[in-house]
Amino acid sequence: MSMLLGCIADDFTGATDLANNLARAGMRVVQTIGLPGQDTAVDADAVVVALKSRTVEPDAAVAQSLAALRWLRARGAGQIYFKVCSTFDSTERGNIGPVAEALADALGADIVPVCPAFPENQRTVFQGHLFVGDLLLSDSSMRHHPLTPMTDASLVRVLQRQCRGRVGLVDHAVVRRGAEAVRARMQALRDEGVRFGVVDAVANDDLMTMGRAFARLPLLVAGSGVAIGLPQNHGLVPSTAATELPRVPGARAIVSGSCSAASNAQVVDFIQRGGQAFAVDPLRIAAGEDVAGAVLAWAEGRLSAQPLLFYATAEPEAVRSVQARLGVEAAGTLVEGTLSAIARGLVERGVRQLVVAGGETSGACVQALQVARMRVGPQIDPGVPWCHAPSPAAGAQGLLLALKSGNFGTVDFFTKAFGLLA
Ligand SMILES: Nc1ncnc2c1ncn2[C@@H]1O[C@H](COP(=O)(O)OP(=O)(O)OP(=O)(O)O)[C@@H](O)[C@H]1O
Ligand SMILES: O=C(O)[C@@H](O)C(=O)CO
Repeated sequence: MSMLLGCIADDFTGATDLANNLARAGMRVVQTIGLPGQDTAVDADAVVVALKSRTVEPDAAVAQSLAALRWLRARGAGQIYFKVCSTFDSTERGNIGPVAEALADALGADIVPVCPAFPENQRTVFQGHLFVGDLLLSDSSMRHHPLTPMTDASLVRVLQRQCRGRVGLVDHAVVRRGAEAVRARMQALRDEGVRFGVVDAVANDDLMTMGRAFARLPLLVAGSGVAIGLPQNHGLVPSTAATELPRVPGARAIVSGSCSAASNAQVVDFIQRGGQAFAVDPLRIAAGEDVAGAVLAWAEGRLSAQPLLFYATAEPEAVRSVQARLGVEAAGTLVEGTLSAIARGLVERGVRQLVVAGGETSGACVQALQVARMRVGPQIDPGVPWCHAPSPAAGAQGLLLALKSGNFGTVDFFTKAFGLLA
């Protein structure tokens, strides 16, 4: 059977978020970490290729995404889904616009819907403006993001700054009238010479409408929300069949490099509940200290079923001060390098159930663990499932991994996640 949907995700937590929504809506999903080898065969309704392209140079993001597109099309992918962040994380230069435009060119797509809405996680789009809960994106904690601060809530404006093609709007009044009205509006935009249509969505019903409306379009640019409306086009229905994972006994740990508001609160909650934690200081890494070595020495003898937390997570002011001293990119790279060395060292010392918080951080950790593919299991919170992954560091049984997007999860996430495996 050929692949119904080929997905390209711009970060690793985003990829598991999408795989989770597709699996729950009834698709058999495989998630690959990076581009799989040319001879890799897959038997799935959807394949999600997880890239780490959100914050690299636009040219590199385009090249990686086009390579993923070629791989997916060579395996018969009927429709392409470019998964972006539900908070539209990007800079003035991209990478959402340049990648979307390159994919549209390659696919000959003349009108492309764009919708990051994920109402289950309080991300909604109205009149083309993105809301996080009851706040405009630009008033939310996303304005302080260390790598992609989001200071404009108008997605039409944000995307237009990143694209050559014109960007228009399919507003909620149209979406409410149903799939036929959405199709007609997209057609009208196309006739006006618009290439990208930002589509409003405030509830799951709107996403189901979009799913029907976009059944025949070659390319969608979306958060994970739109995915819930696509399996219905193939006669698939919601299912929990895909969520059984093998039991993998072993020690437990959490590695958090996310500085998002939710992760900050989750770190505080974990420590307040009496969890043991080690704070990683970026300035000590920059001074050349072997911070990963010190952390792993501390962990030795403490690893058990009681999870240990290792975090660089810090409040916006502390992050800004580190970035002012080290530079934004250098700070990110240093911290990611150390946290990923810690993750690998932990697994080599017996950790088999690992939560990683933060998209970039997850990308770095999963690469250090040489994970090539993951199987999606039960959902912990919307957008965050447990997954099973083979890794040379983990031996024959592999390990259980939960990759948490920065702002996802309830405040007790780090405790709750392991409760689900008990
Ligand atoms: N204390 C710190 N000071 C400066 N930079 C930090 C600090 N802690 C973490 N970082 C860096 O901040 C970035 C956080 O990005 P990451 O994608 O991991 O989290 P996030 O943005 O909250 O998650 P998501 O992308 O899933 O929303 C990483 O590059 C990380 O290395
Ligand atoms: O869409 C989201 O918010 C997440 O899947 C994500 O991409 C965060 O990095």
